[in-house]
Amino acid sequence: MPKECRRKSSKDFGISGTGLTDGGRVERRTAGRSTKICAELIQKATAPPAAPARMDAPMVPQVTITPEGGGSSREIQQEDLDCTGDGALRRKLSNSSISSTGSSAVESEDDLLSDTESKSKGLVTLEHLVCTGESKPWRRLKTYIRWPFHASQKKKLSWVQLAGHKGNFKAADEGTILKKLSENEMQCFEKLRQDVLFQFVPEYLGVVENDGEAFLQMTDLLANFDHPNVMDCKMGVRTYLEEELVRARERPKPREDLYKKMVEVDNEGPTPQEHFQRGVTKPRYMQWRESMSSTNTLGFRIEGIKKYDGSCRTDFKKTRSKQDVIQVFKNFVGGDADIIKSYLLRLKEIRQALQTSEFFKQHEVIGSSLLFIHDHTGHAEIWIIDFGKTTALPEGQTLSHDIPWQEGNREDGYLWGLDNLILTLEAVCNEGSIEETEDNSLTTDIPIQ
Ligand SMILES: O=P(O)(O)O[C@H]1[C@H](O)[C@@H](OP(=O)(O)O)[C@H](OP(=O)(O)O)[C@@H](OP(=O)(O)O)[C@H]1O
Ligand SMILES: Nc1ncnc2c1ncn2[C@@H]1O[C@H](COP(=O)(O)OP(=O)(O)O)[C@@H](O)[C@H]1O
Repeated sequence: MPKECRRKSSKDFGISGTGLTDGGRVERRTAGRSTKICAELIQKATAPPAAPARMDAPMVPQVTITPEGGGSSREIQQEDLDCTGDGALRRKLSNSSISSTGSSAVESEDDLLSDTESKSKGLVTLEHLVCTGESKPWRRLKTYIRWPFHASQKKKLSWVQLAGHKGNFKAADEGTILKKLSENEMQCFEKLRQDVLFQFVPEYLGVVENDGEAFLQMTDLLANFDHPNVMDCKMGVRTYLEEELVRARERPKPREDLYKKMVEVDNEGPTPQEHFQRGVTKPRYMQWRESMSSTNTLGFRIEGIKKYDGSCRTDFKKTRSKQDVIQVFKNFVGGDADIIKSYLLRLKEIRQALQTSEFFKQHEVIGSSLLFIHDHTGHAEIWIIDFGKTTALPEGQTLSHDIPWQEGNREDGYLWGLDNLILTLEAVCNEGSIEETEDNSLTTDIPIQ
């Protein structure tokens, strides 16, 4: 996701966690009212400079929420929403996690994230922002902003975050969560309201502000489950934007945090030069991740799994072969054929919707995941999440999503990956295996130094 801005501000958060989701039962709501926020307003909110960071987190970090002064949310005033002024909003939303381009490329290459930037992978406890008093929609320039949210020091939600960065999420009322705002993701959610994919994405409830930070409010997909099993599968053959590639070529900025993550998995990963400089560029790291995992060869990869018993794994960086992937799925469903059948049905429905979706046709979908969730009742769902790096194509241009990527064509291999995912689950169902082929990669290798 494009999360440089929000990640930098996310270091202000302390998230922590233990324990399982307690499965608060909240029905998925129907479409809410329009919550469009003008892009200009968002762009005015400037992210703060990067804070010093820490070493990469352990596999399942135990993090603890630090209450933010008992909640200092306040009503957004008319002047805050003045899209033609700049000072007030910049100040008031100065900590918001806003990216105007939807790309993490620019900042990630320009402003090195330090070692202390940590990922949140596993069980976390989310600080609960409680909507106090009446919800007051504030309308201006077709914009609704919902408020006020207060940080509650008492209410906390045990939750599961299998990917992304620590501190990106907070709990909110009525089975909803808050995700640090990126303008790009917000625009995607707005467009998805009118698209056939609407039924497969978390319901988007608008933008809320708390303590100067802006968040997207959406349904908590875990809320309707009892001790859920959760898996995050990142889709596509490519996990970085083409512009990140161009930028790294023009102005290579080796990052030590990525070098360390690479060495942790494979000391032979970096080239001699990269070892010498103790740094690798973002696209180089991302390409390496893709080639080590099943991203290049299958068009999807497993990011993390949390089981009903609270056990959690995010060490799938080298899970690459079809057989290994099948094995992980078998273990995830605990051999339950009905769960696999439900998942297969859902995947096929998603595939059908993608084929008719205008949104899908017109967007390069990078870094988006399918979130698999099931529990002991046999309830199983799959949702499309994470649109932080999903980017609109120029007017009139479309993608097929199932042809090989070559730099410039912006193909993402999403549909090809989905087909492989369906084949994988069918193989699990049949207790058999899908055939290994010599080279079925949909990507070309473009070495990045
Ligand atoms: O999974 P590991 O190996 O830790 O690598 C991460 C993931 O690819 C992140 O994507 P996601 O958040 O979708 O999991 C990505 O963030 P972006 O999505 O912003 O590209 C990180 O880039 P940096 O945040 O630049 O480090 C990158 O370091
Ligand atoms: N709406 C949601 N409901 C439940 N869990 C979610 C939801 N959105 C994200 N998650 C959890 O948070 C993790 C990270 O989400 P993602 O949107 O990919 O964040 P990021 O943009 O930081 O990468 C997912 O792997 C999943 O575990």
